[in-house]
Amino acid sequence: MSKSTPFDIVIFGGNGDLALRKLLPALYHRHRDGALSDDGGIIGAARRGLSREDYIAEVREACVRHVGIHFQESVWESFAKRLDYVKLDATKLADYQGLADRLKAQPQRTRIYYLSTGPELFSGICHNLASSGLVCPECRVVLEKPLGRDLASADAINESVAEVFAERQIYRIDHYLGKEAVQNLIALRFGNALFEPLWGRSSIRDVQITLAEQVGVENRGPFYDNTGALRDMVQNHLLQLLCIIAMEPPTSIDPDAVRDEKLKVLRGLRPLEGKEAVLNTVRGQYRAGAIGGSPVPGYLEENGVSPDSRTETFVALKTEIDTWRWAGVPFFLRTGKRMQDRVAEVVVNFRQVPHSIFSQAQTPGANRLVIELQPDEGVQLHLMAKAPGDDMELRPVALNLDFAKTFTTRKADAYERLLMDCLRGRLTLFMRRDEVNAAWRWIEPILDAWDHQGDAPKAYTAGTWGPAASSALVGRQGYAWHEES
Ligand SMILES: NC(=O)C1=CN([C@@H]2O[C@H](COP(=O)(O)OP(=O)(O)OC[C@H]3O[C@@H](n4cnc5c(N)ncnc54)[C@H](OP(=O)(O)O)[C@@H]3O)[C@@H](O)[C@H]2O)C=CC1
Ligand SMILES: O=C1O[C@H](COP(=O)(O)O)[C@@H](O)[C@H](O)[C@H]1O
Repeated sequence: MSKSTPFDIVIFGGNGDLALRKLLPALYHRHRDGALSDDGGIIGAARRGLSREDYIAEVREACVRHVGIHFQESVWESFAKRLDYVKLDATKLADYQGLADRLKAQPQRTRIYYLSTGPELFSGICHNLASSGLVCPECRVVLEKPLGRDLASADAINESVAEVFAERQIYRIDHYLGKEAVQNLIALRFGNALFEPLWGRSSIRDVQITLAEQVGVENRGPFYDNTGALRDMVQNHLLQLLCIIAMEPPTSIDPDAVRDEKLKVLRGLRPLEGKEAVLNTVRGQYRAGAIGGSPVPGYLEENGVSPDSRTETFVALKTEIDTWRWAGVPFFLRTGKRMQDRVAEVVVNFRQVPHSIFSQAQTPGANRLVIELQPDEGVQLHLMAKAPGDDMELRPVALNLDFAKTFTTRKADAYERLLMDCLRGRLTLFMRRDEVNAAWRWIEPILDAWDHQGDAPKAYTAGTWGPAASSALVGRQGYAWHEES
């Protein structure tokens, strides 16, 4: 692996949850792997008054906890030398002088501003950086999700950031795209000739994408209660996965070639408006239950959540993509907190044989491709085979690929990959402005329809697969969710 060029990474919100839990441990790992230039500094910036030593102590504690068995004292000591801290209120221009004093201006030195704060600060930070003379051609800015809460607010942020940074300098994160398993999905589709002839309406009956979590809102109650599952998971992660599954083969892996194809999928999504949105979506909210045998509180009892909240913690929906390839193929998407299992998977159900020559009727969904993204990574291809014996009795069998057994090297966390891509100037796994807009354009009518409908989300018990209406949504088409079939 080649080392990065010299760099400075400034993490706005450097003492926040994301920075301490994900970003700094990811940088530690890359330092340990030798991927970072020896001449590279990491500066945390936030309002809290911390000395450099205090900050290093906080980052150390976070790395011990989140790096786990890969934490080594000798590696930490050299990593800590990269760290610095600036007390800065991002809304106050005068505070940027402290940052300017710490940054080295050198040609060819990459500078990354990672905005790990609420999106309401993004515009101000970019403009204050510009006014302080801190924006250079080698500068890149990373924008965390959620980028706004609707099309207008997302576009206002994008517009304001674009006044300071060119599109090639803007890295909009969707950390799902950094997951090895998600990139494997791209490899599976476009690195094998096998699937392409089958990949469309002639062979595929339906596609199901599930992102189920066992965790609740953890310490992010106020954020989540103001956001909900549709904005938190569907607008970004689920739609990005859908794009990878449904897009046409790009001409290359170049950023714009891939992003152009994803954009076409988003534009081809059939709008869910008014009654269509109500009919084809299910909102849920968890109630007290048990996860893995331990009792957990209901959503309304969580810290920072309004006791009469109508925020959804579960969404299931059916959509279609109006293109020649996908006409008539339902795509079922589902995500939820406090679900029975932690599962991220894509299930592609193939059509039945057109005419069975066997006396036994074919099992529905007999041919199925299951792509497991989380917690285990694997691909299973379900087929029918003859059971041993004198009779022609068919049984379902699975060809099973377990990535952990096939590739034994340490699997990098999504943020490791994305931070390195940003250092190396690779935009393929980041979202372009028009993609984000197209996603919001499709999501907004669903939010409007829900507001108009005025119903509360349907209750579901923590530790289940969501409200019964979710099974009914798929059942209406004559199908069933993967775990029910
Ligand atoms: N946590 C997660 O798992 C994920 C988070 N995200 C996104 O990442 C961003 C950060 O989230 P998270 O770390 O959870 O949030 P936190 O609330 O934990 O952290 C926010 C950070 O911003 C700093 N901050 C707030 N206001 C200012 C200001 N005016 N000037 C300078 N610094 C400020 C805070 O420090 P201080 O108060 O000292 O100023 C703190 O370091 C959000 O946009 C979130 O949606 C996205 C995906 C996952
Ligand atoms: O972006 C988010 O993702 C996490 C789930 O990510 P994962 O990598 O653990 O699958 C989710 O918990 C969080 O609510 C959301 O903001």
